[in-house]
Amino acid sequence: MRLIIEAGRACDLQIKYISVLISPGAPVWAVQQRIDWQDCAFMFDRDLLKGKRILVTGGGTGLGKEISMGFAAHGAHVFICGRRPEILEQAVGEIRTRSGGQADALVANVRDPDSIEKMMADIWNTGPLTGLVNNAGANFLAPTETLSPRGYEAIRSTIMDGSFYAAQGCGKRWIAAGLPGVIISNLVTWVWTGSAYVVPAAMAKAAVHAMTMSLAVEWGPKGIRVNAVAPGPFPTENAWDKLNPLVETGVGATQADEVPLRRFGKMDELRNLMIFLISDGCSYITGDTISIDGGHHLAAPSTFAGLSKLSPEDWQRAREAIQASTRKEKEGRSA
Ligand SMILES: CCCCCCCCCCC/C=C/C(=O)SCCNC(=O)CCNC(=O)[C@H](O)C(C)(C)COP(=O)(O)OP(=O)(O)OC[C@H]1O[C@@H](n2cnc3c(N)ncnc32)[C@H](O)[C@@H]1OP(=O)(O)O
Ligand SMILES: NC(=O)C1=CN([C@@H]2O[C@H](COP(=O)(O)OP(=O)(O)OC[C@H]3O[C@@H](n4cnc5c(N)ncnc54)[C@H](OP(=O)(O)O)[C@@H]3O)[C@@H](O)[C@H]2O)C=CC1
Repeated sequence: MRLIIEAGRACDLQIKYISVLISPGAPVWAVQQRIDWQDCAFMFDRDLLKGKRILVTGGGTGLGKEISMGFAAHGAHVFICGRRPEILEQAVGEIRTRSGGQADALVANVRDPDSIEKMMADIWNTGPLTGLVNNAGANFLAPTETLSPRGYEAIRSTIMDGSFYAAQGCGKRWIAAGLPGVIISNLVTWVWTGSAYVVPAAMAKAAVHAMTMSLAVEWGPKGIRVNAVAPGPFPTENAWDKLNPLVETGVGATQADEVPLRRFGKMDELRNLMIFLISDGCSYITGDTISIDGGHHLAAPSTFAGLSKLSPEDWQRAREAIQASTRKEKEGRSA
């Protein structure tokens, strides 16, 4: 099957069409990925993050890799971590080549506080970080009543414990040295809506949302800003494998037509928000969680959001039906 997809250039609105040859049933994430980095629109000064040293947990794949790419392309030295050395090395090579910037990888398991502490010590041996992105995540669809304690623990510890220990590892070093710092956590809009069938992830992300507000206040006087982003659907291989494994699971959260802007998010759009939040120009924003979801979480099932699919003819029929009801109701009036 030959599928034509559209890749927008944010700055000059030039639209380019890219043909992608895929086999029937090819995953959506595969055709949604940015294909040509050289085409990327830069809305910030290319030196905006010069001198910054930023750790992106889970930066070897998916959104973490794309965010790291954006930081490196704007002058930052990025550090990425994960549990798979080969994946990390490949990612570092790709980031260096595509962005022309600096990148290094460290193997670390964010579920393990000792592993995080060792990673922080190794990085600080070469100089302090200026920023941290808590991006590492774990998730899978499952009815809550079927989850084992180990299944729950795998998700909770990656998201909640990992974000806490990484934030604490940076924060204590910045405070001891009297240095400023920036922390951004990559959450999800479920921090406001919750979500069925991914309860441990929704709970853990909500906990990091609480950490964001709490630490912003506690560490604000020390010059440390703490914010978060809450993306809607940005197709990645892992997220779609875990959250849309079957044709039958292709509902709601992973469907572009459920998004008011009628499409998934683009990596450039997430990168631009992250670059802004981590930059010095964003110095008065702290404690906030900013959604980047095309309005998705506002189109909740408890609203009439689904009606946006009605045609003008449907609306006309609806109007006639409502007016017929009103006429009937009026017949019984005596005043
Ligand atoms: C409606 C609102 C709209 C919102 C719109 C947003 C739409 C998109 C939102 C996306 C949000 C976030 C997405 C993500 O985070 S995607 C990230 C996906 N990536 C990953 O998960 C990477 C890391 N993954 C892992 O490490 C593993 O996948 C895992 C999480 C499973 C943990 O790995 P571990 O090595 O510890 O795993 P084990 O295999 O030993 O399993 C541990 C226990 O978990 C149980 N398990 C595993 N899979 C399942 C399953 N599918 N169902 C039930 N239980 C499962 C496994 O059996 C182990 O338990 P037991 O030993 O007791 O059997
Ligand atoms: N894709 C989407 O639509 C959305 C994603 N998000 C969030 O964005 C983040 C990235 O998701 P996405 O890119 O889609 O998925 P990925 O699975 O590609 O990214 C998860 C990354 O986290 C790393 N990771 C997982 N567990 C650990 C661990 N114990 N220690 C260190 N690193 C770990 C993984 O590497 P490894 O397994 O090698 O350790 C992987 O690189 C997640 O936090 C997710 O919740 C939020 C909203 C929407």
